[in-house]
Amino acid sequence: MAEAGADTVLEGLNAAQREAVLTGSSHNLVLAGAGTGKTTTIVARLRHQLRQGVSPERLLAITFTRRAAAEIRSRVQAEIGVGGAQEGVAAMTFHGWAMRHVRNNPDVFGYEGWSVLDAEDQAQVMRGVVGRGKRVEGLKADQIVDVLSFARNTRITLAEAIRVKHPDQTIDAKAVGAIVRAFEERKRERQYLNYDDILMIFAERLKDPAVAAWVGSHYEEILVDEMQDTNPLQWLLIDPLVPHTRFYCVGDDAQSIYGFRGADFASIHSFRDRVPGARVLKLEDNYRSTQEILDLSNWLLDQSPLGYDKHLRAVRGSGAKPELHSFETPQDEAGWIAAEMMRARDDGQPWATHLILVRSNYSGRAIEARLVENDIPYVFYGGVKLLESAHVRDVLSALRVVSNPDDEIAWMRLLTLLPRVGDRTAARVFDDVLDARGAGLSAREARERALKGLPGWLAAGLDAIEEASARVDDAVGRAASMLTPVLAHKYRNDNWDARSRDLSHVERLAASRPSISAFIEEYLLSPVFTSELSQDRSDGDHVIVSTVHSAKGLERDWAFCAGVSAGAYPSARSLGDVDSIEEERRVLYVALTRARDRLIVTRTFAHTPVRAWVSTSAGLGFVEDAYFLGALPEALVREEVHTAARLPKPVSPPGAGVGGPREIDLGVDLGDLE
Ligand SMILES: Nc1ncnc2c1ncn2[C@@H]1O[C@H](COP(=O)(O)OP(=O)(O)OP(=O)(O)O)[C@@H](O)[C@H]1O
Repeated sequence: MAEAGADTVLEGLNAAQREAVLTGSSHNLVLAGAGTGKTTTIVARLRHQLRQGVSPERLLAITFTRRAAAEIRSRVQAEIGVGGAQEGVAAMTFHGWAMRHVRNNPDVFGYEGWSVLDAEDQAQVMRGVVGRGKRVEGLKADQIVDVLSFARNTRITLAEAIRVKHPDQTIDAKAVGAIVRAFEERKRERQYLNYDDILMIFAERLKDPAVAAWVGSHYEEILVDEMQDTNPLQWLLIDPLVPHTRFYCVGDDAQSIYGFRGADFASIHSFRDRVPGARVLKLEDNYRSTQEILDLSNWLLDQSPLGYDKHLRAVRGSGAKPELHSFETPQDEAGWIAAEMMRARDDGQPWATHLILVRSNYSGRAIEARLVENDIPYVFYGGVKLLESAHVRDVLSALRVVSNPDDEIAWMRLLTLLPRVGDRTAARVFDDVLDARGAGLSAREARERALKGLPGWLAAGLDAIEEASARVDDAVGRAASMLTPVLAHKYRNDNWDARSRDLSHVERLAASRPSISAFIEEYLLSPVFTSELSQDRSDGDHVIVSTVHSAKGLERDWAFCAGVSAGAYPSARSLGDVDSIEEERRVLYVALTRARDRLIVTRTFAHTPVRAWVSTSAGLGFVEDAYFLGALPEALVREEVHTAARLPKPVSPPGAGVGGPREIDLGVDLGDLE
């Protein structure tokens, strides 16, 4: 039965999508292949709920990235005309959601004034515990942080996590455990939280049925996008809320690419066991790509021993065959991609036609270089996160010491920006701050005392930031101007102009944020990339370069999947472990399914052939050719090999005797004067 207004909500949807939008079950799992309309369906479901009279603040969409959250919010708001951020539907990441509750309810959760650490800060705290440049059982500080996070997200012991992450090493887990305990203690002393702590705090408190009932009572329905990438720790947030609200989860097991961070796509397979009475709905018609693109994608999955049982059908029908271009070097490959886009541009195609998918930031460099060289506007998804870039961290350190005076890492960073202040002086000043605080002085008095021997502008600047802290953009502006002279010097040979523009972006982003810590947390937990902020330069018409891991939800008419070479897909690092190899297959699958009309796979020959011993539950198996495209049927692609026409090599100099060296008359011709 169509309710009032349902026609516009359901307009254009196919029968399966309508069914998924209108489902009356309390809990639902929409299992959908790439391009079958997951995002479309989530947006329609939200609109449907609003039409049913559910008020926006009683709906929550949990997404994987800030970009996805913004997309959902804007599509829901644009279509139903809900105005203003305050009134809109909440869409955020798991971390953002957990932090909002923890931050807004200190009496329930008990954490007030704690600072959130990003990956680099955590590694620094760990380095402080391990000792600079030292290792524990062969593991470096950042590796220990990584193993610890994996253990917590997958809910396994530290010893198991060490075995999974470092299968080839013999590691005494006890020694690592002692370091981890010291690390946790140091965090507690300094009032630091890391990303996992935030989820843990929320999960722990949700074990109390009264807290679960209270949190659940906020929402009529919680929608979870990219369900295949949730991990066991995130499940601990969903599970206790099941009796108190409705869940509407959407995912695709073939697009699970975050296993290395603990995601467990089996959670989709066991959804009905975990959420009794849940209904599972399927979407199978792909609206994005032509059948030839899907044939290649389907073939890739068919090669997997995991048996995905997924065959995407193209509603759009037939189109051009995917192309496979091979080059001698990554430079040739990048040059060709740039040239191909410029050729299309000459034919009137906008830059925004193109998406270039790369494996990692590093592998995107050759392509970025060509884009810069040819003045092609682009945005890099997956590049440097704004709040993690060095200059922004510098400015934030001033804000952080104001918001948490015990923040040792921020103090060290801030103090060592000053001329002639090294680690030792900085550590002494920080100790003075702590002593003064211990003696009962206020943060401001402690600063005044501890910063005495340093340039006066620092204490004055920090006071000014504190005075402005109710207006966070103003506080950011004051921190930036206080530090501009030292930063302009520090980065004098390193792109200072662009960096200083970033600082203005940070100031703008901070507007109307409730507090310094809320602002920092928001952008740490749901990051933006520096290059996303410079989009204005191209009026929105730009190429997107994206790591595959940041490409969720993206689509473009043309997609270049670069570097699909042997040794890269699967990457040599994954060999020996069937789960990792299969995750790599899914990474390639996500990449291939981004193209609407033209899929261009490129690769280089500069590789070492990869053969691998793979451990399976049935024992060890020898994989002849681990390269995913090794056995690619010719009929699926149009192949082209580009051996660059090279200039002939310089010939050797003529030998002696063939007009060899002789004395040359250097005199001037005196003509008539002779
Ligand atoms: N019923 C429909 N009619 C026409 N186009 C549709 C329909 N459903 C989805 N689409 C279009 O198909 C494309 C893919 O949809 P969407 O992005 O929602 O898929 P998705 O399942 O979220 O994709 P992925 O998981 O691969 O990122 C979009 O361009 C969308 O507008």
